[in-house]
Amino acid sequence: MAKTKQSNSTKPKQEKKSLNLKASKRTKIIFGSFLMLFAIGLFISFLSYFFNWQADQSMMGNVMDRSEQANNWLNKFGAYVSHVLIYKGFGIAVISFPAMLFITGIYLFLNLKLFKLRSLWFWGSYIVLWLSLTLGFFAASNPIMGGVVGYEINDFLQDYIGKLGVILLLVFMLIIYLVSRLNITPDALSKSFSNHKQSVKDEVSEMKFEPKTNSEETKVDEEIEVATSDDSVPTVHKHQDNDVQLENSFSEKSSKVEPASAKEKIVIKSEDEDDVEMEVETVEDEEESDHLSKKLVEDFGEFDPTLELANYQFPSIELLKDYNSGRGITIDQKELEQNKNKIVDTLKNYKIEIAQIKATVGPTVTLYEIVPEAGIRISKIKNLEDDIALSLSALGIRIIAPIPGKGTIGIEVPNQNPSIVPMRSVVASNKFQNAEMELPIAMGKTISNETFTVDLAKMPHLLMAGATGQGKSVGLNVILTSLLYQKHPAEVKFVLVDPKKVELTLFNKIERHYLAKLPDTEEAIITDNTKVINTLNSLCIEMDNRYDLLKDAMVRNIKEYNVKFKSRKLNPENGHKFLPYIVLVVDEFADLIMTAGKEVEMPIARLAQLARAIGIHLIIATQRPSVNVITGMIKANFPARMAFRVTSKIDSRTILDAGGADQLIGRGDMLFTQGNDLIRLQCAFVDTPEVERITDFIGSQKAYADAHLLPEYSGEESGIGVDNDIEDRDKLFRDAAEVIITAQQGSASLLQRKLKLGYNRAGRIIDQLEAAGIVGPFEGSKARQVLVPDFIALEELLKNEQNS
Ligand SMILES: Nc1ncnc2c1ncn2[C@@H]1O[C@H](COP(=O)(O)OP(=O)(O)OP(=O)(O)O)[C@@H](O)[C@H]1O
Repeated sequence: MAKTKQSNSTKPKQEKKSLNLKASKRTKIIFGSFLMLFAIGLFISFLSYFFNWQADQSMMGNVMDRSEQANNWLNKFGAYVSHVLIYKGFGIAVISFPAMLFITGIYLFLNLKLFKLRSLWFWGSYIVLWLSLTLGFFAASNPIMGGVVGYEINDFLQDYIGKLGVILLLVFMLIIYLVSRLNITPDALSKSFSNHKQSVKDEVSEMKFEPKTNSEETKVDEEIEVATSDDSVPTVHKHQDNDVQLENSFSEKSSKVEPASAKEKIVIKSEDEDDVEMEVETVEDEEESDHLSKKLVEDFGEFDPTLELANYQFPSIELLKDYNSGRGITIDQKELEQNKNKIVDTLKNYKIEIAQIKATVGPTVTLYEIVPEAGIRISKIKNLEDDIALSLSALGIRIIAPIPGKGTIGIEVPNQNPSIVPMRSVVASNKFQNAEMELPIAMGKTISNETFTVDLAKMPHLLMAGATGQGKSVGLNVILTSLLYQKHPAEVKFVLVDPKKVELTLFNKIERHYLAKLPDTEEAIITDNTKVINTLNSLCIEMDNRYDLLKDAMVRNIKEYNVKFKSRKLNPENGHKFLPYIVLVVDEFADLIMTAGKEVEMPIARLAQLARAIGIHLIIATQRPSVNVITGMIKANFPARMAFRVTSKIDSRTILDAGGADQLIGRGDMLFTQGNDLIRLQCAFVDTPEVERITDFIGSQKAYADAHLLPEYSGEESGIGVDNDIEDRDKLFRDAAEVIITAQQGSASLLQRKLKLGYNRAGRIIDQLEAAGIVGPFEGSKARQVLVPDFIALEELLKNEQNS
């Protein structure tokens, strides 16, 4: 809201007022510049006095005598003023007077508010007095150190409280200054000490994690180029690329925002020469909070969400196993040669001549890129998929015709000895370490052996499918571990749904660090399908709450919101808080849909549609990607899909909208799409003992008091089946009814807050209120409708109940 101040009175009055205003402004400028110059003069006098005070001492008696000259650079005036203020006054401490005068001059000159100078003058004078006393005490023999005032007061005090008393008094005065003016308290000291310790630690850890050039991750990219089909000896270009490996340097990246000025000054000039100009000043409310937030940031620094677990250590890369122990991919030249020959021969049988062939060796498959002779139809090659597979006698051959953006045809042939992509190598890669992503995930390696990283926040939700034993659970572990390696417990929370009960149990150990759960539940990992519905609905409530916060903060997404919150522009008293990302992982979605059907589909679809901006991301995995599990509504909202090997082409179509997943070779071989191209990847491999080591490491550190609590959700079945027995009603039934009627909002959490009740009791009372017809039925994430308008109606309703 803008406050506009305008003066619109009649012309003569305006003229007079403005003239006054102008006069006072002019006077301020004149007086301000006088003070500044006077301060400079005074300073020069003082400085000169220190060198000449003894010589000038003799002429102090006849200052008015024109023939007398002083050595001071400002002659008699300088000598006299300095003598009065330093010698007869407060000693050398008065050197701060010119400084205070100069600052006052600047304030006047620039027409700034003078009240801010009060504390400058008060504390300035205080410190002058203290210094004068202290120097008068310790350097009494030198008259210009403490001045006459310092000496005399000391003398006076010593007569009454003795030397020791004076020392104690001086110390006490110093403490007053340090605490009141400089805000130096034991708390502040210990805080700054711990900050300093932390920054030293950070520096040390950064130094420790300097990039090592002798990497463990060796990237080998081999190429074979065959000039023509009759050229039997392929030319081999080998280039080895040593990827630089970085160990964890998970330093906090903080972002700062420059607040825009909200103050605007417009000068309206009149056409009429004699008329006065009018200054219209508009002050936005925002400015207040901007100043406030600036001051808060100056005083306390930016808000640091990680402060509660400031000593949290990220897991080290050493916890992950190095499966290849530096070997990288092994390339069998003979195998490459044979495959090339077979492809060339098979195509030749169908009269397809090849102009060029090139091989790129990946961890599990090798991509042979062929350029056919001019005039060959692509569809002809595409139709030969089965024949090529037969001639190579290999499973999992996939033909990409043409490779998008390349103009070549790709034939992917599985390697006889596929190599594992260890999680360690992808976590250590530069690409992952330096990823500027909100929720970075190191998925694995591409066919050209490059580390593949994606941002879960951008996906924004992921659908994962694959037949049993093809690598889904490993894939989920890869996603979760990637986040554990990059995100502080304050920044991300997981909601884990594991109907299989065994896959995600390891994450129980990090419950109080990284998991989120419903209040009043014991286990954070949800294994019971009926409880999933409550959690999903609770996430919907969390989503609505977060949208309210975003709206209030006038930002569009969680990233902007958190930046604003960190720079202390959002008041926690208005419900604002730092919002962690929430990642919901459902390990077996088919199972869930079978048992709960529409009840889970609705909140999942709602979350998938709306939750991207507020930082809730869903990862849904299923063994059976059939259409009744992955319905159109769900599919439409999950643009990112990850397919491990599936059993049929239909399944592949359901998950990817294209074939291909049925031709994969399993063990982490997968296809990934974010809505456009399909990318073939080898998923990184992280084994259960590795995950266990990581969760043990994190779990052994200091944690929050409890898991992150989601908003409570009273189940849909509440109210149903509760009989309206007046005798059995809660003692606080009447009070609760009054609270709800006053607020005109039927929610259990309101009762919990106002009447200080537990979740279960508040839920029961809400059920009784529903049965009594005071509140309406359950309405999902919204509060229930209140059916009674006021206390009179309530009185009547209760009276009728008793009569009937
Ligand atoms: N990325 C990978 N690299 C190498 N081997 C893998 C990879 N992913 C999975 N495997 C192998 O496949 C096995 C089964 O993987 P996983 O348990 O992830 O399958 P799944 O799809 O979750 O099966 P289910 O649905 O029955 O739980 C693993 O034990 C491992 O030996």
